Amino acid sequence: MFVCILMFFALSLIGFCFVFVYGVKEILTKKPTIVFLWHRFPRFLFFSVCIFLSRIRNINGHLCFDFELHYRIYLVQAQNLLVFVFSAFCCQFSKCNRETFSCNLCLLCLVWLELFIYFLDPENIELLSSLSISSDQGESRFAGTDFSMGEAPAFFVDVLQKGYGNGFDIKSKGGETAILMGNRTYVIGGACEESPLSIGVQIFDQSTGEWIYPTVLGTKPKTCKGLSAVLLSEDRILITKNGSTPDDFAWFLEVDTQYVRQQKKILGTDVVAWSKGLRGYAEKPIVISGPSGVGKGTLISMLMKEYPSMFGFSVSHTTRAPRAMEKDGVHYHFIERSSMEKEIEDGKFLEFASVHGNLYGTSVEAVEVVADDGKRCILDIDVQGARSVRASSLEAIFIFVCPPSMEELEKRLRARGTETEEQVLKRLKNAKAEIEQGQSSGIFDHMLYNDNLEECYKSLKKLLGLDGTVTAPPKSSPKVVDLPMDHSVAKIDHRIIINSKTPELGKASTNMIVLDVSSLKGGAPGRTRGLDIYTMDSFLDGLAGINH
Ligand SMILES: Nc1ncnc2c1ncn2[C@@H]1O[C@H](COP(=O)(O)OP(=O)(O)OP(=O)(O)O)[C@@H](O)[C@H]1O
Ligand SMILES: Nc1nc2c(ncn2[C@@H]2O[C@H](COP(=O)(O)O)[C@@H](O)[C@H]2O)c(=O)[nH]1
Repeated sequence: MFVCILMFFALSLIGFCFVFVYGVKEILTKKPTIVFLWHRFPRFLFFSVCIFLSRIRNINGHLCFDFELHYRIYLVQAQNLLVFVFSAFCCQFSKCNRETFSCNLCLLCLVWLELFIYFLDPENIELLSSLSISSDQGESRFAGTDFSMGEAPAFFVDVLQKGYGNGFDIKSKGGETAILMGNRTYVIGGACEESPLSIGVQIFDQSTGEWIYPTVLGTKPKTCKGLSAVLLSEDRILITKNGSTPDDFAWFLEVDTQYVRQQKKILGTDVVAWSKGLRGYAEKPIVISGPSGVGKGTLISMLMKEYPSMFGFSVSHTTRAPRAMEKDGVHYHFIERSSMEKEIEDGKFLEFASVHGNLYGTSVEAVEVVADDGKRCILDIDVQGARSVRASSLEAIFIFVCPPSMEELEKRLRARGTETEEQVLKRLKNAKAEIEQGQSSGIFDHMLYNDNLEECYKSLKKLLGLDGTVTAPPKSSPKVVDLPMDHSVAKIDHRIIINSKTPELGKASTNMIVLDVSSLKGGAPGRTRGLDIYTMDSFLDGLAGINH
């Protein structure tokens, strides 16, 4: 674009020099004629009327002429004004055919003037930078745009087809891909500014012509060989990473889910959230609440000891001091209040609360780490925290543990010997309110009475369905998903079919991968569970069972 402008300037300059020399020669050698003035004057008048009209606004307050025409009329009028003045000057002071000369000269002057005026307005510079982005009835084409204004990196996307919901959708040339949703184009790929090893996200708002750099929540996927994007629904985009293992292959970029909308309100910025797609039947996280000393930690330890590969503990952050046996990063992430407040502000927490005078919170990462390990996450949090999680989009099972009596609770708390007398009294006082809320708030799906520990543990296992049910073995899945640059991605019902060759019915095609998104659960904050990824031999196989 800028090379073109430079060439244009250079050619204009050469032309201008040529006409100037020619014109001077004309002035010196030819005779003047007054007819020229009468010939030009009506045109001048006509454009003056146009300018007047362009200032008139319609009922909605918009100019009657659109922006482009409005500008053009000014410029043409300026051209005519120049021609007029210059011709008058020539008539007065020289003896030549001024029309040819002044016309040419002024036309060139005008081109210069036009560009000058045009670039005086910074909006036009931006407009120019996005000239190669055009939008036509939902179709958008990005073609090697060089964002020389330092606003955004170059990116390449071949085809962003109409109605992303179906058909062969997106091709990504290497590191970046884009997807259009309403007025916004989500450009996904390239390196993220604050963490260069992760995939970045930017939004181009076509209505304002501006780039938006959203707050990106959740663990970001690492950069990869190439990626494709498919619009799954109104609120999330499926990103598939080429050259990665199936466990890291599918990611969801949430752009308008309940969680994203909540975070937008809290943070007051544009927000998107990453959620990794997890394969197979993954159970909902478990939230366990109850007053301090009731035995939550004891029950959780028993569960994790008996089923070490099934459950993982969400390690909370807290501003309280560590107890003698507590290890940082194992029991809690012990953190300064100011740092925790900063992290809360940055949107890193799924929930947080002030409990017994200290801050406690579950980071999004704490939940994701457990899910990444293929385990079911257990959260030990207070009632306020449980309420926040309930209001979030994290689907979980909520269990409240009640003590047999306040006396027994006090006995257990004192017997534990971890709190000062002042702390014990504070915790007991808070326990009353917590028990009331736990029993009446409607937050909890299940109540457990921890009188006899063994009995209570049995009840916990029962409600978690730990009765030996075995999940179905997975279908054959690729070890590493490696696709050529020009692979195609199609969405048919709830399946995404990724094919390395142009699909032709009846012809066998290789390296076809199917992502079944029919039973997705969860999402940001946390992982998106229930994804199925498997390989197929032919396109016909892919269609089998899809026709409903
Ligand atoms: N059913 C029970 N009968 C008797 N003692 C119990 C029972 N359950 C737990 N305890 C004991 O009560 C004490 C408090 O238990 P635990 O630390 O698990 O409570 P908690 O709910 O996790 O407390 P906090 O919320 O303060 O972390 C421990 O010493 C534990 O051994
Ligand atoms: N809202 C949250 N509450 C939490 C979290 N981690 C623990 N807790 C609750 O705090 C009290 C006190 O715990 P203690 O370890 O100091 O005895 C207890 O009721 C926990 O359930 C959290 O991340 N968020």
